[in-house]
Amino acid sequence: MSPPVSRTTGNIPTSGLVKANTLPRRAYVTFLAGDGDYWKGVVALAKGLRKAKSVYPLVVAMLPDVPMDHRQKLLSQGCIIREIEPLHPPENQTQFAMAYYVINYSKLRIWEFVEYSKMIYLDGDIQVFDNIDHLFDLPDGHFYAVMDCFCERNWRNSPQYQIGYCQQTPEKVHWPEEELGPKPPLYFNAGMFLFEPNLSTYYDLLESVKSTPPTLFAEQDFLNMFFKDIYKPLPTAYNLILAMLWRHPENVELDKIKVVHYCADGSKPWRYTGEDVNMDREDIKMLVKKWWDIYNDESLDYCMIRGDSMATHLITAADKATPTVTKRGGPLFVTAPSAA
Ligand SMILES: O=c1ccn([C@@H]2O[C@H](COP(=O)(O)OP(=O)(O)O)[C@@H](O)[C@H]2O)c(=O)[nH]1
Ligand SMILES: OC[C@H]1O[C@H](O[C@@H]2[C@@H](O)[C@H](O)[C@@H](O)[C@H](O)[C@@H]2O)[C@H](O)[C@@H](O)[C@H]1O
Ligand SMILES: [Mn+2]
Repeated sequence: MSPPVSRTTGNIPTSGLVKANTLPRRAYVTFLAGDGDYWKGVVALAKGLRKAKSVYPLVVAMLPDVPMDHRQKLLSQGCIIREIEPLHPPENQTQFAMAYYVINYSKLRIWEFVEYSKMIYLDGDIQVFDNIDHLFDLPDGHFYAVMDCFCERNWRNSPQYQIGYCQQTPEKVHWPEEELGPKPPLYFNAGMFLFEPNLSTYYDLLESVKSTPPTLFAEQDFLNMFFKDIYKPLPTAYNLILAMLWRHPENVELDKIKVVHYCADGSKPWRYTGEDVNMDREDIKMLVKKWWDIYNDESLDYCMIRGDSMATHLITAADKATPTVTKRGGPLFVTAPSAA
């Protein structure tokens, strides 16, 4: 299914700034928590959207524990900061696939951002390499996202993984309805989705979280359950889960990929060493370098677009890694020089 060509960006001059009040109330939104290094992902995302000539702003739904210096770096890149309260699932003995997934429930606060009619949520470990503004013109009333893959080891506690079933290739291993009951509905990755902020939906979400026992993939499982009746799959081009490259290469046309999700173990570009499983692949090295080329491109800094150099010094040399391509198979980058 190819989304309609956008009416919106069709008549907006792609060069130069567009007066904010001439655009429908739409925005991209990401989520930032903690004092770790995910802020680098958000900076890269802001610069990537600028490079792709998106006409919409990037809002950052931010937990209170994000330190001031990280906030300043994001403000200097033109991000709109919206502080949110943490949201926790009910107490439960669930072992999440990753222990830190518990903070991801706080993502659900973005349904409260009703100053926007439509938003596209993007994880901080996602990069947008081509303009996807046209997605905002898709028909209202649905929840749009890309289908996930169940083949990675972090799915090992799921029935799908245990029988070798994946929705990406349903013909390979059929779902055994007689043993496991009806085939599960299509399941999306919650690292990227198009949604409509709405207070009554938000209050329903909050109520439902309170009574829904947490499961392996935390808020991603919850969102799949909550929106299963209005979920519409988007093509893989809009959220390439890196594992698709080695799990379902037949479903990936790399030159048509618009959005890359660096969610495979060891693939976060700002921590990349090239030593984790599959991380020495040439396509992974190319995608990580593409991310760093945008992150280090000072011509994409918000202030450079605006004409002043206020912000560049906020991202210090210690924040950058110097990409040096070593001999084949060696790590692609020297990690960031230790902070002076
Ligand atoms: O310490 C953290 C962990 C996660 N996140 C945010 O939560 C999202 C989901 O986590 P992650 O992308 O690591 O999950 P994955 O997609 O790799 O399962 C991240 O992209 C960030 O936007 C964050 O801000 N700080
Ligand atoms: O809190 C649960 C997270 O679940 C999802 O990540 C997973 C999922 O994609 C698996 O299918 C992959 O195998 C795995 O690598 C990846 O981390 C979302 O990307 C993230 O935003 C967040 O919702
Ligand atoms: Mn992610």
